[in-house]
Amino acid sequence: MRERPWGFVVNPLAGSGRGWQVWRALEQLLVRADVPYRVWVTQRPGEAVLLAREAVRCGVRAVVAVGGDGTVHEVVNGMWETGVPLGCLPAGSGNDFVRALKIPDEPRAAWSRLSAFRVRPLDLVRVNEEIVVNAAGIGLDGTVAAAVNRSRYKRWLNRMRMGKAAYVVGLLHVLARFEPLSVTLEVDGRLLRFPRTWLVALCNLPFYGGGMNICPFAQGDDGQLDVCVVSGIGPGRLLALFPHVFRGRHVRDAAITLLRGKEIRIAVERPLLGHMDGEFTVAATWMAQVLPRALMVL
Ligand SMILES: Nc1ncnc2c1ncn2[C@@H]1O[C@H](COP(=O)(O)OP(=O)(O)OP(=O)(O)O)[C@@H](O)[C@H]1O
Repeated sequence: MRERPWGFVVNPLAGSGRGWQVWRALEQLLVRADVPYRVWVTQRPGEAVLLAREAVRCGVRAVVAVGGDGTVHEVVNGMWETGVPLGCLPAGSGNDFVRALKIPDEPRAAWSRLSAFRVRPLDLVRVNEEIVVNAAGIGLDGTVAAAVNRSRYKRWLNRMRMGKAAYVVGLLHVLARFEPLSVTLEVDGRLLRFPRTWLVALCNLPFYGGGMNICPFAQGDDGQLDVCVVSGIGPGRLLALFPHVFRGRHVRDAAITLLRGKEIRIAVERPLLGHMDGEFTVAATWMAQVLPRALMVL
């Protein structure tokens, strides 16, 4: 009997067209190796949620997201409750999810890793009504995510294979306009107040924004959510601190508070831009709850 097919959900526009290139390269590999597969290609934003659901209905052995973190986010929201494993072939600008899982960037190497079919459990996080697989953030980082997603420079940088730099450009672009604000956090029932807060990052895995190691100690299977609050400094010190985030060295600074918990509630004084796996959204209250080992990943 022929084995169950692999299911691929492809965002052709991820990484400004890299999604399609990666898929074409992979498809040749699959055909040559006689690997059974089915493919669903997105035609609009948000569609990967439905296509992932459809793939599971068709009985695939795993759903592989071909795209960036936004595609992974949508695919997971479509299939996390089904018990079918998730795979990912990186083709986006940031690719922070695969960075944390140490999946190689090169499609052939990534496929060779996925096709070994070793699965491990990963925690997920419910943030308001959505499922987050990598990280969410509110404040400056949400505003940056929104600016980058709308920008032209993201496309240019992607074309030059410098997609990761888009978030750095985005930060410089947004910093001058962003007003820090008071934030109230409740971490497993413990109430904390932070004046003059730039951002609150909620991390299941350590990286976001194209390689920023914002919560270096986050582990995706520890049943806990790592939180990084940046507060109490001016824009100059924030800029000086920024280069250190790529190596996770920002955590030594007094402006950084690291917290950890299973249930986190954030209230802010005005509705604020935030992001969930790099896709932006607006809210004044954020409820985050860890769903321990809710997803199997390849
Ligand atoms: N066919 C499509 N046309 C337009 N937008 C799409 C289409 N398919 C998916 N999208 C949207 O593209 C957005 C970006 O996708 P994705 O995050 O995978 O790539 P990226 O932004 O290049 O990578 P990263 O998030 O890793 O920086 C998502 O918001 C998704 O909803």
